[in-house]
Amino acid sequence: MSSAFRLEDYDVSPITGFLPEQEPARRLADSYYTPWLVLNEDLQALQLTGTLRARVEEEKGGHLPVLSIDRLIDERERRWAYTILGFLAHTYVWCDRQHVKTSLPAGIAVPWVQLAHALELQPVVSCASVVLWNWRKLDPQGPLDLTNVTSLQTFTGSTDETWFYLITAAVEAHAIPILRAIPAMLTAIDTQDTRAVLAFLHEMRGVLADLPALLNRMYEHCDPHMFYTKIHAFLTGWSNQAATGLPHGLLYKGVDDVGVDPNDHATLIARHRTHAGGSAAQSSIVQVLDIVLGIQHYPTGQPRDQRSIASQNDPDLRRGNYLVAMRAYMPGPHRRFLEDLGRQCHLRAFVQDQGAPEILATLRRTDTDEACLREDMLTTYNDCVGHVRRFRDAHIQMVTRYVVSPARKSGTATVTNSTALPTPYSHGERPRQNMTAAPVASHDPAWTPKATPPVDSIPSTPTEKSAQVSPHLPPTAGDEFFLSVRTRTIPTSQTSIPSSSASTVAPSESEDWPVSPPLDSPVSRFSLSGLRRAAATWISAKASPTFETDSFTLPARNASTTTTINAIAASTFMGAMTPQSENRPSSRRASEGGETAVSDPSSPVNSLLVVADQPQQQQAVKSPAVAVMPRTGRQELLGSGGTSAIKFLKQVRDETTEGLLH
Ligand code: HEM
Repeated sequence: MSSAFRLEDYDVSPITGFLPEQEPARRLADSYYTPWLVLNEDLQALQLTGTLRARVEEEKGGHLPVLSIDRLIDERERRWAYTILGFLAHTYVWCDRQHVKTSLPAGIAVPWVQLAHALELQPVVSCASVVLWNWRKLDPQGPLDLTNVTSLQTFTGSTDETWFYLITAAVEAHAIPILRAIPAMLTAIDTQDTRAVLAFLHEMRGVLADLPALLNRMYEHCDPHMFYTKIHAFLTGWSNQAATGLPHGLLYKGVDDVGVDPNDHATLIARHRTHAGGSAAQSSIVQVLDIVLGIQHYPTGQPRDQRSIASQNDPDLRRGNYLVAMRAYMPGPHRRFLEDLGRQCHLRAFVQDQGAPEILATLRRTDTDEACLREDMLTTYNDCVGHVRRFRDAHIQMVTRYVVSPARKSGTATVTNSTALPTPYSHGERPRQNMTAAPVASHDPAWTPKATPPVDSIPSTPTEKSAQVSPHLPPTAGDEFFLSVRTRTIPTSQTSIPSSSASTVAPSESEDWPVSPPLDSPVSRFSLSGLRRAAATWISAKASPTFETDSFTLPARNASTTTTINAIAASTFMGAMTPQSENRPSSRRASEGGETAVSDPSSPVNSLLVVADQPQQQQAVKSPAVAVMPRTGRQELLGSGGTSAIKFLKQVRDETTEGLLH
């Protein structure tokens, strides 16, 4: 029986849903925590003055002590501490994009990891920290809606960022009547109470009908340019961030380096964490809608037949579901809510059974009222699915406007859907989603959307089509490339050496490219040296690349630059990886700048992924596996100028449409 399903068991309130019933804490009672609060208070000022890092880094004369979390008095305080440490951490890492920090000081890392553990979250900024636990009412006696709330903290201090968080919170809050009605709906299904299920669906339809308009209120106060250039940069996590300077992720000092010899780079690199950053994809409510309606989502980027096979049989094929992966970034109780609801909710099956054509045909002859009721249930169910689809359509348009279009304007859009970059939308396990319905409480007027202009009438919204950029624009002088190298092992049978130095085969999106092995391992050092040496030769004497640990920038010089780089990567790769080839000795020595490295034929690493920043062009090259990729601001969000996000979102939208019952 599902009747035992209780919202309060999952820290879900019938009044405020996934938002806490009590306003989030704004201070921490014990003055012991003053060092955190002071930094939090001055977060934007410290950014502007460029002094934030100096304030927390001992080596720069600052000091942020490692504080114990034991003096936080309750869950509210723990949440607030987690939130402000998140703002502090992401500001610390990203405030200077030219010199991104690759590790977090212990004063931030240690308590943040402990708090994340206690709250069953990841130590990274999440929707919970910036939305659920980051608001206050302006008038304490007033309503909890967009007329009376603001955010407690932002990275930028802008109204745009506040609005971004508040609209996300408003979407959460708007669907509270659905949450409230779920337990009774589950009971109604158990007891085969068709009328109660229908009442639930009517209520749900009423709520969902307003959702796209509410989402579109984003346009009122959140400027796309501001979002693209400033806000998302801080929300970025450390997964898939080779191009932004974190090829291995982030090292949490005082946590992950404890007991490791500081010179043991291999171990230290292996200890780096890779967490996705904050995204409204971590909002639980939209997943609730999918679960309630029984909308199935599949691993991203696989052919349709593969995906449906994946849904039934092979657990390995089920990997790659980004939406499920995002649950790890939701508070533990909310995650469990989704999981348990997925197990207990059979709404779709109920509607389907009750509305089966043969049953309806019989009922139309024997019991017209019952037939009408069931037809109404079927129609209302489909209306609900249709509204979720409309919400996703509006959201895709929004992502086009806030990500794809600014990326294109700023010249960072690179295109083709055949991106070789493994998208972030390919993690985790596919959820088991079934369904269920119920008597419904009256619709909460709080958070109700105001009338907004239709999104089509908003000027300068690009169509998705127009946002596509030609994949073959030549680079121009002054373009910069940023290369980083990742390696992996692929079966020897697939590593045919190309005859030309630059073939163009995109590795499939689902391919997994783990972070590089340590830079001081023979193969990668050889490869990097080879890249450097070859770059100097190939790009000509005028180029003066500046080399960093595992990346370097090259001024683009002519239209063949990308091909040249592919060739460099390919030849270096071949030089390093094919010691048996006819021109090469079995163990090849390369010398550069006094440094000698030896390729290791026994190394399991046999492939390179080269990530390149190049504004207008993306090419993927396998040689056997060398890919030239674009650099973007935020890989999770902006992979290929947002086009991989759009591709993912369209798949999710189309899967929603597949939920319609016929
Ligand atoms: C400026 C506004 C927004 C932008 C640019 C944006 C961007 C994105 C992007 C790029 C993704 C792909 C996944 C990822 O990168 O994490 C995504 C997913 C998602 N976003 Fe947004 N988003 C915006 C507003 C919102 C709002 C207000 C909500 C409301 C809850 C929302 C809910 C979702 C959901 C649920 C997903 C997962 C995909 C799905 O279920 O359809 N987004 N968003």
